[in-house]
Amino acid sequence: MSKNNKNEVVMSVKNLTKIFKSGIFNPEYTTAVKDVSFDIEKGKIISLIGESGSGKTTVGKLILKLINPSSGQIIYKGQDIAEITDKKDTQKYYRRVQGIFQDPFATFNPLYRVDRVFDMIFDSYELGFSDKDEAIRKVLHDVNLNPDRTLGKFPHQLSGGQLQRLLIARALLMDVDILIADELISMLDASTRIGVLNLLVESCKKNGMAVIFITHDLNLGYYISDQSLIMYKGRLVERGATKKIYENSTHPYTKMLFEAVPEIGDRWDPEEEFLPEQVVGEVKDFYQNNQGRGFVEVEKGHSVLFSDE
Ligand SMILES: Nc1ncnc2c1ncn2[C@@H]1O[C@H](COP(=O)(O)OP(=O)(O)OP(=O)(O)O)[C@@H](O)[C@H]1O
Repeated sequence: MSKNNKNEVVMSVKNLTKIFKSGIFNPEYTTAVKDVSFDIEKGKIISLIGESGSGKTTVGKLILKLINPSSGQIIYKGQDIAEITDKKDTQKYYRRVQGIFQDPFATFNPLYRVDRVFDMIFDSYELGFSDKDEAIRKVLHDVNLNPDRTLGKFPHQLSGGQLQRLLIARALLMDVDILIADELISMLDASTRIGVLNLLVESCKKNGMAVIFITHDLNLGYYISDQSLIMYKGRLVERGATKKIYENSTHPYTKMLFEAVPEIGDRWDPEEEFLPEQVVGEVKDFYQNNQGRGFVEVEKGHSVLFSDE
């Protein structure tokens, strides 16, 4: 039977806010994420889309418990993950919720061969494979890596894309519930890219893994995801089924994102160059004209932030 039960929520993010404080004597506060809510469903891919600094990575880090929220909750299997504090329970959480970040080199210890990634998970968890080596070789094949040319290598002997695929292999082997993929394929060349994306989609459908795909590339978001979350200045401004958002974008920031995507054959015209200040003004007017409306469902499965008070 397929593990991909329809609309089964595996995690709920509720009113999540993160305010960073930097400096001691003259502290500065940055609201990186403000009042963000969404559900993660089993076997679905959610794209988290927004410009640099909009808060996407911070959401990923909060889900991965790398930082603590200022307020709000992340509910996984009925429990607020803030309550997971002891080492054993934290390890159990990371058995099922994992992240792959933009720079895979940072994840690997340069002094150890990459095999150690697999040794560590087999040492730490009961994965239920009778033949460990066979399981590793199979999963490496699945991510298009030649086991004989990969295992035994040090991280610097592999490319960024190969290391990212190793991390995907690890997630597949562990049968994770949620994978946070932050700018996952930015290090891959065009020909590998599509393969990795397809692999992610397949794994979601086959194994019921949910993926949060963090990107600032609208086209990638459209290609890969079932749901899209559009972030602007720490706020979730549009949320819903990807197709609906793409066909009926409503928030001025989302509309701008679509206009900013160059089409094949377009020539650069400095007169039409996108001015961020213009969007800031448009968003301000939009909120002012819609005061008091807040976050509204405009059609089934598609919601928009009309005012940010
Ligand atoms: N540890 C930190 N201390 C202070 N401010 C931070 C910290 N981490 C992030 N920020 C700030 O929070 C905001 C959101 O950052 P975040 O990294 O989540 O954005 P992003 O959308 O992922 O951007 P990018 O696409 O460039 O990775 C930014 O203004 C950033 O400067």
